Amino acid sequence: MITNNHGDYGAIDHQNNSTSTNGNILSNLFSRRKYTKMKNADEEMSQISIIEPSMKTEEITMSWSNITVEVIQKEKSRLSFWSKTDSSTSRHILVNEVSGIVRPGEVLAIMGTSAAGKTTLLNALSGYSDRRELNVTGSVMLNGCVTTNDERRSSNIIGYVEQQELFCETLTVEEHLLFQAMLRMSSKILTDNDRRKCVLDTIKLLCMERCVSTTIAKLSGGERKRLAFAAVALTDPSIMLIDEPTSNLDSYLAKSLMHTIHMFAVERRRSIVVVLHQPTTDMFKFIDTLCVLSDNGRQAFFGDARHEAINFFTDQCGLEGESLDEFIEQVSSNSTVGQQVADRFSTNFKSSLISSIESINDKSMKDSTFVTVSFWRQLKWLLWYSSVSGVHLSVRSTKLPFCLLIMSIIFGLAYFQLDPSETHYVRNLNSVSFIIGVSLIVSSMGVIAISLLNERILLIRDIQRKIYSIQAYYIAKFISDSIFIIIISVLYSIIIVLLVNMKELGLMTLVVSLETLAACAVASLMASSSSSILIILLILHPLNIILNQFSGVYISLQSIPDYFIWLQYLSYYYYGYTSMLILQWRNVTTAQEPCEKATNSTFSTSPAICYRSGTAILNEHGIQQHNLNFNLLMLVTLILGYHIVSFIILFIRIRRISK
Ligand SMILES: Nc1ncnc2c1ncn2[C@@H]1O[C@H](COP(=O)(O)OP(=O)(O)OP(=O)(O)O)[C@@H](O)[C@H]1O
Repeated sequence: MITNNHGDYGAIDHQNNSTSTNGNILSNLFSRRKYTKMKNADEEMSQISIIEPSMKTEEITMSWSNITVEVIQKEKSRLSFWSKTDSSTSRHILVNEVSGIVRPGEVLAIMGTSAAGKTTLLNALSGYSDRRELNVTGSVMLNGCVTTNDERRSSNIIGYVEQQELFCETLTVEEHLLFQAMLRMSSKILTDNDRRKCVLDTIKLLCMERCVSTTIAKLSGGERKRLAFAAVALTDPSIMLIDEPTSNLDSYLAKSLMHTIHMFAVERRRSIVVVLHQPTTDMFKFIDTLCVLSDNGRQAFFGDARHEAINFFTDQCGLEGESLDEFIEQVSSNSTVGQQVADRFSTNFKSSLISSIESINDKSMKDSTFVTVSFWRQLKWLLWYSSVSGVHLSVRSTKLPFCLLIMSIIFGLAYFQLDPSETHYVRNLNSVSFIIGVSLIVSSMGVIAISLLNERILLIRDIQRKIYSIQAYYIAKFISDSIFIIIISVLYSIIIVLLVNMKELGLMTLVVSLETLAACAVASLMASSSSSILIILLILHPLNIILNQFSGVYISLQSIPDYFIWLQYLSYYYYGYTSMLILQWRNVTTAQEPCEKATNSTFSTSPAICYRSGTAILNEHGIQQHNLNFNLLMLVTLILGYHIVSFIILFIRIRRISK
C-alpha cells in the first residue's frame, strides 16, 4: 500500500502488481482504479485513485540546454516621402538560453510572467515551433540523445497538450475521444472494445461524465482543457508537455486535474512538463521541479520546487516572503528584480545545471517512432469521423437539404406538369433542364468548399502528429462528400422531375448527381488552393458564371471561339445541360412552339403554331443525340481529374507547412 504524498487525496492502494503487455497499458491504468467513497466533499473530488503501479513502459528523461528562440522580423521604413523604402531585419529574443531536465516520475512546472516565453519554450521542446517565423537554437535530448524537431514530433514519445487545442467542433466529447483512441492509441493488440472502455474510463477520470454527449463547440473553457488532456492521456506517451492545464478551471477542478497529472507522473513513471500561469500555494504540492522565466525569456530559476527554490529566492536573492507564489510574483511583476534573480541564477547555478544535463547518457532509449495504424483502419475511422461530423453540422445535414427542398418545390410548381400540347413547352422544358443543375450546384459548392477549408487547420495539426495520412483523409472525405451529394441530388431531382413531368427519371438523377459531383470537385480544388473563405467566395461566383456561359444556354455552341473551346470541355454545366436535353428530346417526334422561332426544320399547320422534332431541337443547340455516353464519361473524368489536381495541391501545401 502506497499512500499519497499529498495527504488530502486519499490512499493509493496497489493490490495487483502483475505486469502486462504494452497493449493493455492504458486499460490497466484505468480499469484497476479503485473508486473509494470519501466522507467529505473535498475528498470526493479526488476519489479516483490509481491502484496499479506502472507496467513495464519506457521511461524517458527529457533535457534541454541553452534553448534560444528568436523572431526575425523584417522592418520597412521610409526615410522620407521621396526616398526609397529601407528594409532591415530585427531580432527579438523570446526565450534566452534556457536549460532544464525532467525525469520519469516528475512534474516540472514552467512559470513566469505573461509573455515571458513559456509557450514558446514548450513549442521548442515539442518540436512544433513555427520554423518559418522563429529561429530556434540549442539542443533537446531524450535520455541524453540529441533529437531533431521532426524526430520529436513524429515519435509517440511526446504528447503535447497545446494552450488552445483545436477540435472538430461538431463532434461530441465521446466521439472525439473515440476517434483519438481508434487512431492514436499505439498498441496494436488493443481491441476496439478495449479502446472504447479506455475512453469511458478517461471520461470518468477527468470528471466529464456530464458533458459526454455535448458537442465540443458547446463546452466550457475548462471542459475543453480537460478534453485536450484526456486525448493525450489516452495515447499514454512517456513525456507529456501540457500548456496551462489549469486555466479556465475553478480551484477545485484545477487541483483535481493537477492531482491527476501528478499521479500520471508518479504511477506511470511519466516525465511531465506543465506551464502554469497563476500558481496557487496548493498547486506546488503537485510540482517536483520548477523553472522560472523572467522578462524576455531569461531563466530565473531551475531546481527542486520545495526547499531549493525557497533557499534560492530568500538566501541567494534576498527576496522577502514565505511561499513560492510570492517569490514568483515578485520576479514576474518587477522586471528589475527579475533581471537580478536571472543574473544570480546564471552565475551561481547555470553551470551545475548544464553539467547535470551533460551527465545524462542513458542510450537505452528505443528507436520509438509513431506507431501508425494501417491505411484501411485510418480510412475506416476517417469515414466514420467525416460522416459523424457531417451529420452534426446543421448547415450540411438540415439547412442545405431544407433549402433545396424549398427550391425544388418552387421550381416544380413553377413548371408544374409541363404539357407537350402547350405553346411554350419547348422553351419551358429547356429552361427547367438548365435550372435543375444550376440551382443544386450553386447551393452545394459553397458548403463543400467552406467545410473543407474549415477543416484545414485541424488536418495540418493531425498530419504533423502523424495520426493519419493525407491520402486517407482525402479519400475518406471524397467518399463521404460524394455520398452526401448523391443523396441530395437524387432527392432534389426526383422532386423536380416528378412535379414537372420530365422524362427518364433514372438517367436524369444520374446526370444531375454527376454534374453536382463534378462541380463539388471544383469546390474541393478551390478549398485546397486557397487559404481563406473570402477568396473562395470571390472566385466561386465568377467561375460559375464563366463555366455557365459555355453550357450551350447562352452562347451558341457552334459559335464558341477556338481559343475558348477548352472552357466548354471543362464545364460541368455543358455536359450536364446537353445530357439533360438529350434525355428530354431524343425520342420526341413532334413538339409544338410559337412560329416566331420557326427554322428550316419547322413545319406549321396554323399561322401561330409550328412543329419540330426532338432531333431538330437538339440540332439547333448543336447537340448530337449519341453524345450522351460521352457526356457521362466526361463528367466522371472531370470528377476524378479535378479531385486528383485538388489532392496534389493539398498534398504539396500540407507537406510544406508541416515539415
Ligand atoms: N511567431 C511569433 N512571432 C512574433 N512574436 C511571437 C511569436 N510567438 C510568440 N511571440 C511573442 O513571444 C512572447 C512570448 O509568448 P508566449 O506565448 O511564449 O508567452 P507566455 O509566457 O506563454 O505567455 P502567457 O502566459 O500569457 O500565455 C510574446 O510577446 C509573443 O507575442
